[in-house]
Amino acid sequence: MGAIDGEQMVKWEKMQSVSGREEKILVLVRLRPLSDKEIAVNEVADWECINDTTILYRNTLREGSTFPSAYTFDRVFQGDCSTKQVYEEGAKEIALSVVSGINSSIFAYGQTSSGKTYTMNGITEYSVADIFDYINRHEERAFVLKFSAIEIYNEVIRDLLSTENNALRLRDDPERGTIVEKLTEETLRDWAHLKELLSFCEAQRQVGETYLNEKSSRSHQIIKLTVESSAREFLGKGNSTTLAASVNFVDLAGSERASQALSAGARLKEGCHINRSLLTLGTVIRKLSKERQGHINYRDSKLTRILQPCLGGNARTAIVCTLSTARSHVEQTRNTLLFACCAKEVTTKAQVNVVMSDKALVKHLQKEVARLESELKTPAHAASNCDYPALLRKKDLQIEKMGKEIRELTMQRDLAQSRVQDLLQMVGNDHKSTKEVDDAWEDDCSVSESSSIYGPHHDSRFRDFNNPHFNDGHNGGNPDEYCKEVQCIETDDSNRDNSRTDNGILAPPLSGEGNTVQEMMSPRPLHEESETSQIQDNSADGALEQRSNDVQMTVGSSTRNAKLTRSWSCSGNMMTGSPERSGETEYTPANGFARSFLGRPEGLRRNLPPLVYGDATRLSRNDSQSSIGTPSRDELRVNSMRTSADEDITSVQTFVAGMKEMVKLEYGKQLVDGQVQKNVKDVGIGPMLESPGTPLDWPLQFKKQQEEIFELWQACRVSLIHRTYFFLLFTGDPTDSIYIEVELRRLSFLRETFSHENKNVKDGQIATLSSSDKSLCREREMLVKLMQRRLSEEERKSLFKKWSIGLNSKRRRMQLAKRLWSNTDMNHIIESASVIAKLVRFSEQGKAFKEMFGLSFSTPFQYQTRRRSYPWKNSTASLL
Ligand SMILES: Nc1ncnc2c1ncn2[C@@H]1O[C@H](COP(=O)(O)OP(=O)(O)OP(=O)(O)O)[C@@H](O)[C@H]1O
Repeated sequence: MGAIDGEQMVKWEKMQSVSGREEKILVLVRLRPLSDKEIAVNEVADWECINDTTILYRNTLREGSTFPSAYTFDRVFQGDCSTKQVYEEGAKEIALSVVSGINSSIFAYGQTSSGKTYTMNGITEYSVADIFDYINRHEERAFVLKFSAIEIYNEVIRDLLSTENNALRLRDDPERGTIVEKLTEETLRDWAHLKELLSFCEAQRQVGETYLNEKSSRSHQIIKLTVESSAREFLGKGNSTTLAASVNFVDLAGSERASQALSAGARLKEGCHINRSLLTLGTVIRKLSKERQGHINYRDSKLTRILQPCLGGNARTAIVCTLSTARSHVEQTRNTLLFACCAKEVTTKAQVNVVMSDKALVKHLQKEVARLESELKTPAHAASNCDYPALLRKKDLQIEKMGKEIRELTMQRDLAQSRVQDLLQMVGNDHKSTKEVDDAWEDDCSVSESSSIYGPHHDSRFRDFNNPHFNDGHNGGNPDEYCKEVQCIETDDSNRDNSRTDNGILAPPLSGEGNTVQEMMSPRPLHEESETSQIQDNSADGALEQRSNDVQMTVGSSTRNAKLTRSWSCSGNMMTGSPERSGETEYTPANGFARSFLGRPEGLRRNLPPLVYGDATRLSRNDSQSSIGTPSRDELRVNSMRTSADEDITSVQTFVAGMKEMVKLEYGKQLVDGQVQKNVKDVGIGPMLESPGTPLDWPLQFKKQQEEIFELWQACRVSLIHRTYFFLLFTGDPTDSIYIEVELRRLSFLRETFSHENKNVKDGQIATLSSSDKSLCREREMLVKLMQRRLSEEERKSLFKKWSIGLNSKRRRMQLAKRLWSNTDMNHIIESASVIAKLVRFSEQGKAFKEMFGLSFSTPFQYQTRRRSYPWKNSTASLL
């Protein structure tokens, strides 16, 4: 290369030391102080930096959280830090690598309105100012700066330096990688020119007003500055070398929850695209954080395709994660932190990029030939440099690993195929319904769009880890496997904690006062949605917010908000003796509200088999609680530790997988995979999921349908744990309608089947009424064991009292187990669900699952889809 002065030499050497070496992505976290709007509604800041590298969640009321309260990163910046400080102490070193021929990228990632644009605008300007400064101080080198800018808006790439609104295409260049075709590139003259270009881009960029941000960037923006430099001394002599590298300033659009951003129409569509590409980015980051081998789905979005080199390739990368400290954004903040935790495990391997002139290249090649020749002349030396046995061992290991993967995939494929065959057999000649499903598939334009983004390898039909009935003994019950395709971040936790606050993962406590549980279980009209979240935001003591987050999960915790608790006062005069036949008991919790089951039509009381999950029914727990420090990878997944008594417990994950599977089967093949389904639903692009829509009289309808479900559960001898999960998860949010409907159809189909004395066959076993009763008995026995194991003596005594079970009577635990879910009275159900939730640790597994993987079941309330009616047909077998 050309002449380099002393300072340049030092930098060059430093860069050489970085060059070609693996280096972790630098992760910076910046907190945004509460905005005036947030202060005006008495919002509380829950996060703070306790030192330069650690951020702490300080809402001490959140007891029982399985999440760490402290996270450590390369650098964290408190709300009052200036952007200059963030730049100087964080991003600068990475950004300025570009002058030494090393590609670099600075990203801003975070929820909408958390300060990404605010941060990136500053960092871009400070970086370019420093680059100019560097150029001025290095007159011996000739620099050329080229500026280009694109935005990715709704998956369309636009040139921000062009007034034409043309969509640009991506092309794969064998040498340069993915490039944007026909992109304008301006040679930067000076600072004024830069400012002019930046304002031009700003004016061109898609910005829109949302509830959370008056000027919300609705697109991902990538500003690219290419710096080329050559030593003047050698210029024009034919043997010069040029350093050429680019720095990308990436201002990502913010992840958002449709419910929080209150988006609709165009905003909603944008939100979907934003979340979808962020989802792919998250998946890429998560996979890279685990291992770099194997397929990384860069090509699933334009964003990741363009950014591929920055995410594990030839670039130094810094990510600034911006966070809102507001309590109402705690889940989004957590998602951002989880993304950040994954990102800090990702390594890149930047190299100095030298462009040689022909003459220099010839020289270089001659040297290389000479070196190789000398190596050949001294074979011993060459051999010692090349450890062939080690290489062979490595290759062997790789082959072995690949073989294992192929075997696993083959097994999964075979299982899936045999299952498809089973289902086809069940469907039989039902052409009509098949056609309806096909129609739905074809009608749904979003599906094809999504298919192009999420390629065929995402087809969950042949890789359905989620389906409990697909358990092949390898991945069943392992939440990490189970959540393989679920984000380590969730781009959109959707309506769950606002619109679904009431029905989120709620486990009513065992003691306390008040009847809020009932309130929480009742459906809310559509128009109350935003009001409710507003009220929560206003709750200075965080009580309601807690309800939507953690405390609602911490069943049995004495320190939780009193609003969550309800009275268990039982009169003690109802329970005498124990029922002989399961499913026929009429026990009502002793505080009354007894409503006889006898008034129901006879047909509803038929004895039908309970739902029995497959081998994958396992309880997963996350017992690990880190208080300080970043979560380890193990902590980032739901721990799959089990005890023997847990063996038969259906985990929330399995339950959710079952529900998803049912919805998938019921609503055809529109869903590309569970991951897409979840996120697309969350942000509100309905056509991907042909949901039945939400009727205007939803609250009433929900109540009615819920009652029907209660009856059918009873009649069909459905598993008590299934009932509990369903009851706690789907409590009347408008977005629950699809699940309610699917459950109803499934149960009606079951009842119908049994009323005609048909039998359901699963895995060669015939499910009959007595087999269902036996399953229910087994489930009760398991609950009895859990009562012994998971409840203290005091808790047990208190329960026996409340359920009017004599403290000296025999088999008290079994008596209690038999009373649970023994009638359809709402109060009885709430209390039964509370007990079972406590026993199966619903709160822990539900919360861990929900928060870690951003689980959301909801469809957007804003989106009213057409209602389709498909006869319930082929899902039944999977549930028996
Ligand atoms: N660190 C900060 N200090 C003070 N104000 C801030 C800070 N960060 C952001 N803001 C203000 O918060 C508002 C939202 O910031 P900004 O538009 O940068 O968010 P964003 O994350 O880019 O949002 P979106 O994803 O919706 O585009 C702006 O008014 C901005 O001035």
